[in-house]
Amino acid sequence: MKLSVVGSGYVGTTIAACFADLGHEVTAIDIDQSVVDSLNRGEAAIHEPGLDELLADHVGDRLTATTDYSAITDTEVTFLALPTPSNKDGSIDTSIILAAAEAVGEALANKTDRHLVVTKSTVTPGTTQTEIAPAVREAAGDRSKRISFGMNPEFLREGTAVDDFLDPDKIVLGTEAGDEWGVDTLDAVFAPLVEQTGAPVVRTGIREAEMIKYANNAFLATKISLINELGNICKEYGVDAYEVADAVGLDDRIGEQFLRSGVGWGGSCFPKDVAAIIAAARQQGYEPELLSAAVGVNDRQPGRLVDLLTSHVDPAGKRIAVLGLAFKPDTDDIRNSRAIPLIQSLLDQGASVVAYDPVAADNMRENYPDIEYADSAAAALDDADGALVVTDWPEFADLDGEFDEMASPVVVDGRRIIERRDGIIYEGLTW
Ligand SMILES: NC(=O)c1ccc[n+]([C@@H]2O[C@H](COP(=O)([O-])OP(=O)(O)OC[C@H]3O[C@@H](n4cnc5c(N)ncnc54)[C@H](O)[C@@H]3O)[C@@H](O)[C@H]2O)c1
Ligand SMILES: O=c1ccn([C@@H]2O[C@H](COP(=O)(O)OP(=O)(O)O[C@H]3O[C@H](CO)[C@@H](O)[C@H](O)[C@H]3O)[C@@H](O)[C@H]2O)c(=O)[nH]1
Repeated sequence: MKLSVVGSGYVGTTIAACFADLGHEVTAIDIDQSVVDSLNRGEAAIHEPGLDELLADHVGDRLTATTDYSAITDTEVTFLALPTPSNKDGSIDTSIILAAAEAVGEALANKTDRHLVVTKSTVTPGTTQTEIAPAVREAAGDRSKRISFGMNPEFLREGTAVDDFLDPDKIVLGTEAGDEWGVDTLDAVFAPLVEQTGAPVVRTGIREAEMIKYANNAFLATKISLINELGNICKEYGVDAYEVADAVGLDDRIGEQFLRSGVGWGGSCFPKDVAAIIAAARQQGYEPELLSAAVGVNDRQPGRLVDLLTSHVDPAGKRIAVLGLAFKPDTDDIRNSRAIPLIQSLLDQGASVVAYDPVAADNMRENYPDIEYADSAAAALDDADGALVVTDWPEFADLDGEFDEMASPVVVDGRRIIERRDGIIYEGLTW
Protein backbone atom coordinates (compact mmCIF):
# COMPACT_ATOMS: atom_id res chain seq x y z
CA MET A 1 0.00 0.00 0.00
CA LYS A 2 1.02 3.62 -0.39
CA LEU A 3 1.23 5.36 2.97
CA SER A 4 2.21 8.84 4.10
CA VAL A 5 3.44 9.70 7.59
CA VAL A 6 3.28 13.34 8.68
CA GLY A 7 5.87 14.22 11.33
CA SER A 8 9.28 12.55 11.29
CA GLY A 9 10.26 12.53 14.95
CA TYR A 10 10.74 9.55 17.27
CA VAL A 11 7.42 7.98 16.28
CA GLY A 12 7.08 9.17 12.67
CA THR A 13 10.57 8.07 11.60
CA THR A 14 10.23 4.71 13.31
CA ILE A 15 6.82 3.87 11.84
CA ALA A 16 7.78 5.14 8.37
CA ALA A 17 10.89 2.92 8.33
CA CYS A 18 9.01 -0.06 9.78
CA PHE A 19 6.06 0.27 7.38
CA ALA A 20 8.58 0.31 4.51
CA ASP A 21 10.20 -2.79 5.99
CA LEU A 22 6.78 -4.46 6.01
CA GLY A 23 6.53 -3.86 2.26
CA HIS A 24 4.56 -0.60 2.03
CA GLU A 25 5.60 2.38 -0.08
CA VAL A 26 6.04 5.21 2.40
CA THR A 27 6.36 8.98 2.05
CA ALA A 28 7.53 10.77 5.20
CA ILE A 29 6.54 14.43 5.47
CA ASP A 30 8.08 16.94 7.86
CA ILE A 31 8.22 20.73 7.95
CA ASP A 32 11.85 20.68 8.98
CA GLN A 33 14.02 20.57 5.84
CA SER A 34 17.05 19.32 7.79
CA VAL A 35 15.04 16.33 9.09
CA VAL A 36 13.89 15.54 5.54
CA ASP A 37 17.41 15.89 4.12
CA SER A 38 18.80 13.66 6.82
CA LEU A 39 16.13 11.00 6.16
CA ASN A 40 16.80 11.10 2.41
CA ARG A 41 20.49 10.51 3.17
CA GLY A 42 19.40 7.40 5.08
CA GLU A 43 20.23 8.86 8.49
CA ALA A 44 17.75 9.30 11.31
CA ALA A 45 17.83 12.73 12.96
CA ILE A 46 17.40 10.92 16.29
CA HIS A 47 19.34 8.18 18.09
CA GLU A 48 17.29 4.98 17.99
CA PRO A 49 18.89 1.51 17.77
CA GLY A 50 18.16 -0.32 14.49
CA LEU A 51 16.64 2.69 12.75
CA ASP A 52 19.64 3.65 10.59
CA GLU A 53 19.87 0.07 9.34
CA LEU A 54 16.20 0.12 8.26
CA LEU A 55 16.66 3.50 6.60
CA ALA A 56 19.73 2.23 4.76
CA ASP A 57 17.64 -0.68 3.46
CA HIS A 58 14.64 1.33 2.29
CA VAL A 59 15.43 5.02 1.67
CA GLY A 60 15.33 5.87 -2.03
CA ASP A 61 13.36 2.72 -2.68
CA ARG A 62 10.24 2.15 -0.59
CA LEU A 63 10.83 5.19 1.65
CA THR A 64 11.23 8.85 0.65
CA ALA A 65 10.94 12.06 2.64
CA THR A 66 9.67 15.47 1.60
CA THR A 67 8.41 18.77 2.99
CA ASP A 68 5.74 18.83 0.27
CA TYR A 69 2.28 17.89 1.57
CA SER A 70 0.96 17.37 -1.96
CA ALA A 71 2.76 13.99 -1.93
CA ILE A 72 -0.17 12.80 0.23
CA THR A 73 -2.50 12.72 -2.78
CA ASP A 74 -0.49 9.82 -4.21
CA THR A 75 -1.04 7.73 -1.04
CA GLU A 76 -4.09 5.89 0.39
CA VAL A 77 -3.54 6.39 4.11
CA THR A 78 -1.95 9.23 6.09
CA PHE A 79 -0.68 8.77 9.66
CA LEU A 80 -0.41 11.91 11.81
CA ALA A 81 2.65 11.57 14.08
CA LEU A 82 2.86 15.15 15.30
CA PRO A 83 3.75 16.36 18.79
CA THR A 84 0.90 16.93 21.26
CA PRO A 85 2.74 18.88 23.99
CA SER A 86 1.32 20.07 27.31
CA ASN A 87 -0.41 23.36 27.98
CA LYS A 88 0.33 24.97 31.36
CA ASP A 89 -2.66 23.16 32.95
CA GLY A 90 -1.45 19.78 31.62
CA SER A 91 -4.06 19.54 28.85
CA ILE A 92 -2.76 18.81 25.34
CA ASP A 93 -1.87 21.62 22.98
CA THR A 94 -3.43 20.51 19.69
CA SER A 95 -2.19 23.46 17.65
CA ILE A 96 0.62 21.53 15.91
CA ILE A 97 -1.49 18.53 14.97
CA LEU A 98 -4.35 20.80 13.84
CA ALA A 99 -1.99 22.83 11.62
CA ALA A 100 -0.81 19.57 10.06
CA ALA A 101 -4.43 18.36 9.74
CA GLU A 102 -5.30 21.52 7.83
CA ALA A 103 -2.34 21.03 5.49
CA VAL A 104 -3.40 17.40 4.93
CA GLY A 105 -6.93 18.60 4.13
CA GLU A 106 -5.62 21.17 1.64
CA ALA A 107 -3.66 18.46 -0.13
CA LEU A 108 -6.67 16.11 -0.14
CA ALA A 109 -8.80 18.81 -1.79
CA ASN A 110 -7.03 17.70 -4.98
CA LYS A 111 -7.62 13.96 -4.56
CA THR A 112 -10.58 12.13 -6.09
CA ASP A 113 -10.15 8.66 -4.50
CA ARG A 114 -11.07 7.78 -0.92
CA HIS A 115 -8.46 8.50 1.76
CA LEU A 116 -7.95 7.44 5.38
CA VAL A 117 -6.41 9.85 7.91
CA VAL A 118 -5.18 8.09 11.05
CA THR A 119 -4.21 9.80 14.30
CA LYS A 120 -0.99 8.21 15.58
CA SER A 121 -0.25 10.98 18.07
CA THR A 122 -1.47 10.61 21.63
CA VAL A 123 -4.67 12.67 21.95
CA THR A 124 -7.42 12.80 24.58
CA PRO A 125 -10.77 11.10 23.87
CA GLY A 126 -12.79 12.99 21.29
CA THR A 127 -9.87 14.94 19.74
CA THR A 128 -9.80 13.04 16.43
CA GLN A 129 -13.51 13.41 15.79
CA THR A 130 -14.15 16.87 17.23
CA GLU A 131 -10.93 18.67 16.28
CA ILE A 132 -8.75 16.80 13.77
CA ALA A 133 -11.48 15.55 11.41
CA PRO A 134 -13.20 18.97 11.17
CA ALA A 135 -9.82 20.65 10.47
CA VAL A 136 -9.07 18.19 7.66
CA ARG A 137 -12.63 18.30 6.27
CA GLU A 138 -12.89 22.08 6.24
CA ALA A 139 -9.62 22.40 4.31
CA ALA A 140 -10.56 19.59 1.90
CA GLY A 141 -13.82 21.33 0.95
CA ASP A 142 -15.91 19.39 -1.59
CA ARG A 143 -13.70 16.31 -1.28
CA SER A 144 -14.23 15.95 2.48
CA LYS A 145 -16.94 13.26 2.21
CA ARG A 146 -14.38 10.90 0.68
CA ILE A 147 -12.15 11.08 3.75
CA SER A 148 -12.35 8.54 6.60
CA PHE A 149 -10.71 8.86 10.00
CA GLY A 150 -9.03 6.40 12.31
CA MET A 151 -6.99 6.28 15.51
CA ASN A 152 -4.06 3.91 16.01
CA PRO A 153 -2.27 4.58 19.30
CA GLU A 154 1.45 3.84 19.42
CA PHE A 155 2.99 1.88 22.30
CA LEU A 156 6.68 1.85 21.27
CA ARG A 157 9.32 2.80 23.81
CA GLU A 158 12.28 4.95 22.91
CA GLY A 159 15.51 2.97 22.87
CA THR A 160 13.64 -0.15 21.68
CA ALA A 161 11.26 1.58 19.25
CA VAL A 162 12.00 -0.54 16.17
CA ASP A 163 11.72 -3.85 18.02
CA ASP A 164 8.59 -2.69 19.84
CA PHE A 165 6.89 -1.64 16.61
CA LEU A 166 7.82 -4.80 14.74
CA ASP A 167 6.87 -7.09 17.63
CA PRO A 168 3.95 -5.42 19.41
CA ASP A 169 1.96 -6.79 22.35
CA LYS A 170 -1.19 -5.52 20.64
CA ILE A 171 -2.38 -3.44 17.71
CA VAL A 172 -5.28 -1.09 18.47
CA LEU A 173 -7.33 0.07 15.50
CA GLY A 174 -10.01 2.69 16.16
CA THR A 175 -12.48 3.59 13.41
CA GLU A 176 -15.83 5.35 13.16
CA ALA A 177 -18.98 3.28 13.67
CA GLY A 178 -20.21 1.86 10.37
CA ASP A 179 -17.10 2.82 8.40
CA GLU A 180 -16.37 -0.57 6.84
CA TRP A 181 -13.99 0.89 4.26
CA GLY A 182 -12.00 2.52 7.08
CA VAL A 183 -11.83 -0.79 9.02
CA ASP A 184 -10.76 -2.75 5.92
CA THR A 185 -8.16 -0.16 4.90
CA LEU A 186 -6.60 0.04 8.36
CA ASP A 187 -6.65 -3.76 8.58
CA ALA A 188 -4.81 -3.94 5.26
CA VAL A 189 -2.08 -1.59 6.52
CA PHE A 190 -1.39 -3.85 9.49
CA ALA A 191 -1.98 -7.21 7.74
CA PRO A 192 1.75 -7.86 7.05
CA LEU A 193 2.63 -7.12 10.70
CA VAL A 194 -0.18 -9.32 12.01
CA GLU A 195 0.84 -12.10 9.64
CA GLN A 196 4.48 -11.80 10.71
CA THR A 197 3.89 -11.63 14.47
CA GLY A 198 0.43 -12.95 15.25
CA ALA A 199 -0.08 -9.87 17.43
CA PRO A 200 -3.62 -9.50 18.77
CA VAL A 201 -5.68 -6.82 17.02
CA VAL A 202 -8.15 -4.76 19.03
CA ARG A 203 -10.77 -3.26 16.71
CA THR A 204 -12.60 -0.51 18.50
CA GLY A 205 -14.03 3.00 18.28
CA ILE A 206 -11.90 6.11 17.88
CA ARG A 207 -12.55 7.51 21.38
CA GLU A 208 -11.85 4.10 22.91
CA ALA A 209 -8.54 3.87 20.99
CA GLU A 210 -7.60 7.34 22.22
CA MET A 211 -8.42 6.37 25.83
CA ILE A 212 -6.60 3.01 25.65
CA LYS A 213 -3.33 4.89 25.05
CA TYR A 214 -3.77 7.07 28.16
CA ALA A 215 -4.93 4.11 30.26
CA ASN A 216 -1.80 2.20 29.20
CA ASN A 217 0.60 5.00 30.11
CA ALA A 218 -1.27 5.99 33.30
CA PHE A 219 -1.16 2.37 34.44
CA LEU A 220 2.58 1.97 33.78
CA ALA A 221 3.53 5.33 35.32
CA THR A 222 1.43 4.58 38.40
CA LYS A 223 2.99 1.12 38.67
CA ILE A 224 6.45 2.72 38.81
CA SER A 225 5.29 5.32 41.33
CA LEU A 226 3.82 2.55 43.47
CA ILE A 227 7.08 0.58 43.48
CA ASN A 228 8.92 3.85 44.21
CA GLU A 229 6.61 4.53 47.16
CA LEU A 230 7.11 0.98 48.45
CA GLY A 231 10.85 1.36 47.78
CA ASN A 232 10.99 4.55 49.85
CA ILE A 233 9.40 2.61 52.71
CA CYS A 234 11.87 -0.25 52.15
CA LYS A 235 14.76 2.24 52.46
CA GLU A 236 13.44 3.38 55.85
CA TYR A 237 13.60 -0.22 57.05
CA GLY A 238 16.92 -1.03 55.39
CA VAL A 239 15.08 -3.56 53.20
CA ASP A 240 16.18 -4.03 49.58
CA ALA A 241 13.26 -2.91 47.35
CA TYR A 242 14.66 -4.93 44.43
CA GLU A 243 14.44 -8.18 46.38
CA VAL A 244 10.89 -7.27 47.33
CA ALA A 245 9.98 -6.35 43.73
CA ASP A 246 11.46 -9.57 42.35
CA ALA A 247 9.22 -11.59 44.64
CA VAL A 248 6.13 -9.44 44.15
CA GLY A 249 6.57 -9.57 40.36
CA LEU A 250 6.34 -13.37 40.39
CA ASP A 251 2.63 -12.96 41.01
CA ASP A 252 1.08 -13.19 37.53
CA ARG A 253 -1.52 -10.63 38.52
CA ILE A 254 1.27 -8.08 39.09
CA GLY A 255 3.93 -9.07 36.54
CA GLU A 256 7.67 -8.53 36.71
CA GLN A 257 8.01 -5.54 34.35
CA PHE A 258 8.11 -1.87 35.35
CA LEU A 259 9.01 -2.65 38.96
CA ARG A 260 12.44 -0.99 38.87
CA SER A 261 12.32 1.59 41.63
CA GLY A 262 14.56 4.64 41.52
CA VAL A 263 14.64 8.28 40.56
CA GLY A 264 11.34 8.07 38.70
CA TRP A 265 9.79 8.31 35.26
CA GLY A 266 10.72 10.91 32.70
CA GLY A 267 10.57 11.15 28.93
CA SER A 268 8.26 12.74 26.44
CA CYS A 269 5.30 10.53 27.29
CA PHE A 270 4.56 9.52 30.88
CA PRO A 271 4.77 13.03 32.43
CA LYS A 272 2.87 14.66 29.54
CA ASP A 273 0.26 11.93 29.17
CA VAL A 274 -0.51 11.52 32.88
CA ALA A 275 -0.86 15.31 33.14
CA ALA A 276 -3.14 15.33 30.09
CA ILE A 277 -5.50 12.63 31.34
CA ILE A 278 -5.65 14.34 34.75
CA ALA A 279 -6.56 17.63 33.04
CA ALA A 280 -9.08 15.88 30.78
CA ALA A 281 -10.71 14.11 33.75
CA ARG A 282 -11.00 17.44 35.59
CA GLN A 283 -12.63 19.00 32.54
CA GLN A 284 -15.22 16.23 32.75
CA GLY A 285 -15.76 17.01 36.46
CA TYR A 286 -13.84 14.03 37.87
CA GLU A 287 -10.90 14.47 40.26
CA PRO A 288 -8.34 11.67 39.60
CA GLU A 289 -6.68 11.46 43.03
CA LEU A 290 -4.60 8.34 42.43
CA LEU A 291 -3.01 9.73 39.26
CA SER A 292 -2.20 13.01 41.04
CA ALA A 293 -0.54 11.01 43.82
CA ALA A 294 1.50 9.07 41.22
CA VAL A 295 2.78 12.40 39.88
CA GLY A 296 3.51 13.59 43.42
CA VAL A 297 5.67 10.55 44.22
CA ASN A 298 7.49 10.96 40.91
CA ASP A 299 8.17 14.64 41.53
CA ARG A 300 9.70 13.87 44.94
CA GLN A 301 12.18 11.14 43.90
CA PRO A 302 14.93 13.45 42.52
CA GLY A 303 14.86 15.46 45.76
CA ARG A 304 15.30 12.25 47.75
CA LEU A 305 18.39 11.43 45.65
CA VAL A 306 19.91 14.84 46.38
CA ASP A 307 19.07 14.46 50.10
CA LEU A 308 21.05 11.21 50.17
CA LEU A 309 24.01 13.03 48.61
CA THR A 310 23.83 15.94 51.05
CA SER A 311 23.68 13.50 53.98
CA HIS A 312 27.32 12.72 53.09
CA VAL A 313 28.64 15.83 51.36
CA ASP A 314 27.62 19.50 51.21
CA PRO A 315 27.52 20.19 47.44
CA ALA A 316 28.28 23.93 47.82
CA GLY A 317 31.51 24.67 45.92
CA LYS A 318 32.06 20.94 45.31
CA ARG A 319 32.51 19.09 42.03
CA ILE A 320 29.55 16.75 41.65
CA ALA A 321 29.31 14.26 38.78
CA VAL A 322 25.97 13.50 37.14
CA LEU A 323 26.12 10.19 35.27
CA GLY A 324 23.38 9.90 32.66
CA LEU A 325 21.36 12.72 31.09
CA ALA A 326 18.93 10.84 28.81
CA PHE A 327 15.57 9.95 30.39
CA LYS A 328 16.44 6.28 29.83
CA PRO A 329 19.26 4.32 28.16
CA ASP A 330 19.67 3.95 24.39
CA THR A 331 18.16 7.31 23.54
CA ASP A 332 19.44 10.86 23.19
CA ASP A 333 16.06 12.18 24.38
CA ILE A 334 16.27 14.39 27.48
CA ARG A 335 12.62 15.51 27.53
CA ASN A 336 11.54 15.48 31.19
CA SER A 337 14.70 13.59 32.13
CA ARG A 338 15.14 13.26 35.89
CA ALA A 339 18.61 14.70 35.29
CA ILE A 340 17.06 18.14 34.77
CA PRO A 341 15.65 18.70 38.30
CA LEU A 342 18.80 17.07 39.71
CA ILE A 343 21.19 19.38 37.87
CA GLN A 344 19.02 22.36 38.81
CA SER A 345 18.99 21.39 42.48
CA LEU A 346 22.78 20.91 42.52
CA LEU A 347 23.31 24.31 40.85
CA ASP A 348 20.89 25.95 43.31
CA GLN A 349 23.05 24.57 46.12
CA GLY A 350 26.21 26.04 44.58
CA ALA A 351 27.72 22.82 43.23
CA SER A 352 30.01 22.71 40.24
CA VAL A 353 28.30 20.11 38.02
CA VAL A 354 30.17 17.83 35.62
CA ALA A 355 27.85 15.73 33.48
CA TYR A 356 28.37 12.71 31.28
CA ASP A 357 26.09 10.82 28.89
CA PRO A 358 27.16 8.63 25.95
CA VAL A 359 24.71 10.28 23.49
CA ALA A 360 22.52 12.93 25.16
CA ALA A 361 25.09 15.56 26.19
CA ASP A 362 24.49 17.77 23.14
CA ASN A 363 20.78 17.91 23.84
CA MET A 364 21.34 18.76 27.51
CA ARG A 365 23.83 21.46 26.52
CA GLU A 366 20.89 23.40 25.06
CA ASN A 367 19.28 23.49 28.54
CA TYR A 368 22.48 23.88 30.56
CA PRO A 369 25.22 25.42 28.38
CA ASP A 370 27.39 26.43 31.33
CA ILE A 371 27.95 23.18 33.19
CA GLU A 372 30.94 20.98 32.36
CA TYR A 373 30.41 18.02 30.00
CA ALA A 374 32.89 15.18 30.32
CA ASP A 375 33.84 12.82 27.49
CA SER A 376 33.58 9.73 29.65
CA ALA A 377 32.23 8.58 32.99
CA ALA A 378 35.83 8.24 34.16
CA ALA A 379 36.56 11.90 33.31
CA ALA A 380 33.40 13.01 35.11
CA LEU A 381 34.30 11.04 38.24
CA ASP A 382 37.92 12.21 38.27
CA ASP A 383 38.37 14.44 41.35
CA ALA A 384 34.61 14.62 42.00
CA ASP A 385 33.32 14.97 45.57
CA GLY A 386 30.17 13.03 44.84
CA ALA A 387 28.30 11.31 42.00
CA LEU A 388 24.63 10.95 41.18
CA VAL A 389 23.70 8.09 38.85
CA VAL A 390 20.57 9.09 36.92
CA THR A 391 20.29 6.85 33.83
CA ASP A 392 20.85 3.09 33.74
CA TRP A 393 23.23 3.06 30.77
CA PRO A 394 24.75 -0.45 30.73
CA GLU A 395 28.31 0.98 30.60
CA PHE A 396 27.84 2.36 34.13
CA ALA A 397 27.58 -1.21 35.42
CA ASP A 398 31.25 -1.70 34.42
CA LEU A 399 32.54 1.25 36.47
CA ASP A 400 34.90 0.18 39.22
CA GLY A 401 38.43 1.62 39.60
CA GLU A 402 37.11 4.95 38.22
CA PHE A 403 35.54 5.62 41.62
CA ASP A 404 39.00 5.48 43.22
CA GLU A 405 39.90 8.68 41.35
CA MET A 406 37.14 10.65 43.11
CA ALA A 407 38.16 13.25 45.70
CA SER A 408 35.53 11.78 47.99
CA PRO A 409 33.84 8.57 46.75
CA VAL A 410 30.17 9.28 47.57
CA VAL A 411 28.06 7.48 44.98
CA VAL A 412 24.28 7.91 45.07
CA ASP A 413 22.67 5.46 42.68
CA GLY A 414 19.23 6.38 41.32
CA ARG A 415 18.92 3.31 39.09
CA ARG A 416 20.63 0.41 40.90
CA ILE A 417 23.26 0.07 38.21
CA ILE A 418 26.47 0.49 40.25
CA GLU A 419 28.04 -2.42 42.07
CA ARG A 420 28.19 -1.76 45.83
CA ARG A 421 31.80 -2.38 46.91
CA ASP A 422 34.48 -1.53 49.45
CA GLY A 423 36.16 1.84 48.96
CA ILE A 424 33.04 3.80 47.98
CA ILE A 425 30.33 5.31 50.12
CA TYR A 426 27.35 3.84 48.28
CA GLU A 427 23.73 4.93 48.71
CA GLY A 428 20.91 3.31 46.75
CA LEU A 429 17.69 5.27 46.52
CA THR A 430 15.40 2.44 47.60
CA TRP A 431 17.80 -0.30 48.63
N1 LIG B 1 8.26 9.46 21.58
C1 LIG B 1 7.64 8.32 21.87
O1 LIG B 1 8.24 7.36 22.35
C2 LIG B 1 6.15 8.18 21.63
C3 LIG B 1 5.56 6.90 21.72
C4 LIG B 1 4.19 6.78 21.49
C5 LIG B 1 3.42 7.89 21.17
N2 LIG B 1 4.03 9.12 21.09
C6 LIG B 1 3.20 10.26 20.68
O2 LIG B 1 3.46 10.49 19.28
C7 LIG B 1 3.40 11.89 18.98
C8 LIG B 1 4.70 12.34 18.32
O3 LIG B 1 5.73 12.23 19.27
P1 LIG B 1 7.28 12.26 18.86
O4 LIG B 1 8.03 11.97 20.11
O5 LIG B 1 7.52 11.42 17.66
O6 LIG B 1 7.45 13.80 18.42
P2 LIG B 1 8.79 14.54 17.96
O7 LIG B 1 8.81 15.84 18.64
O8 LIG B 1 9.95 13.60 18.10
O9 LIG B 1 8.60 14.74 16.37
C9 LIG B 1 7.65 15.51 15.78
C10 LIG B 1 8.05 15.87 14.34
O10 LIG B 1 6.96 16.58 13.76
C11 LIG B 1 7.48 17.61 12.93
N3 LIG B 1 6.45 18.62 12.69
C12 LIG B 1 6.02 19.60 13.52
N4 LIG B 1 5.01 20.30 12.94
C13 LIG B 1 4.82 19.74 11.71
C14 LIG B 1 3.92 20.01 10.65
N5 LIG B 1 2.99 20.97 10.72
N6 LIG B 1 3.99 19.25 9.53
C15 LIG B 1 4.91 18.24 9.43
N7 LIG B 1 5.77 17.94 10.41
C16 LIG B 1 5.73 18.68 11.54
C17 LIG B 1 8.70 18.10 13.68
O11 LIG B 1 9.60 18.78 12.81
C18 LIG B 1 9.27 16.77 14.23
O12 LIG B 1 10.22 16.21 13.34
C19 LIG B 1 3.06 12.59 20.31
O13 LIG B 1 1.65 12.73 20.41
C20 LIG B 1 3.54 11.59 21.34
O14 LIG B 1 2.84 11.72 22.58
C21 LIG B 1 5.37 9.29 21.31
O1 LIG C 1 10.67 -0.18 35.92
C1 LIG C 1 10.82 0.94 35.42
C2 LIG C 1 10.57 1.19 34.06
C3 LIG C 1 10.74 2.48 33.57
N1 LIG C 1 11.16 3.49 34.39
C4 LIG C 1 11.31 4.85 33.86
O2 LIG C 1 10.12 5.21 33.17
C5 LIG C 1 10.42 6.12 32.12
C6 LIG C 1 9.79 5.66 30.82
O3 LIG C 1 10.43 4.48 30.38
P1 LIG C 1 9.85 3.58 29.17
O4 LIG C 1 8.42 3.33 29.38
O5 LIG C 1 10.73 2.42 29.01
O6 LIG C 1 10.12 4.55 27.91
P2 LIG C 1 9.17 5.47 27.00
O7 LIG C 1 9.85 5.60 25.70
O8 LIG C 1 8.82 6.72 27.74
O9 LIG C 1 7.83 4.60 26.76
C7 LIG C 1 6.60 4.87 27.42
O10 LIG C 1 5.92 5.93 26.79
C8 LIG C 1 5.70 5.72 25.37
C9 LIG C 1 5.07 6.98 24.81
O11 LIG C 1 3.71 7.07 25.08
C10 LIG C 1 4.79 4.49 25.21
O12 LIG C 1 4.54 4.28 23.83
C11 LIG C 1 5.45 3.28 25.85
O13 LIG C 1 4.57 2.15 25.76
C12 LIG C 1 5.75 3.60 27.31
O14 LIG C 1 6.45 2.51 27.91
C13 LIG C 1 11.96 6.21 32.04
O15 LIG C 1 12.38 7.41 32.69
C14 LIG C 1 12.41 4.99 32.83
O16 LIG C 1 13.68 5.19 33.45
C15 LIG C 1 11.41 3.23 35.73
O17 LIG C 1 11.76 4.14 36.49
N2 LIG C 1 11.24 1.95 36.22
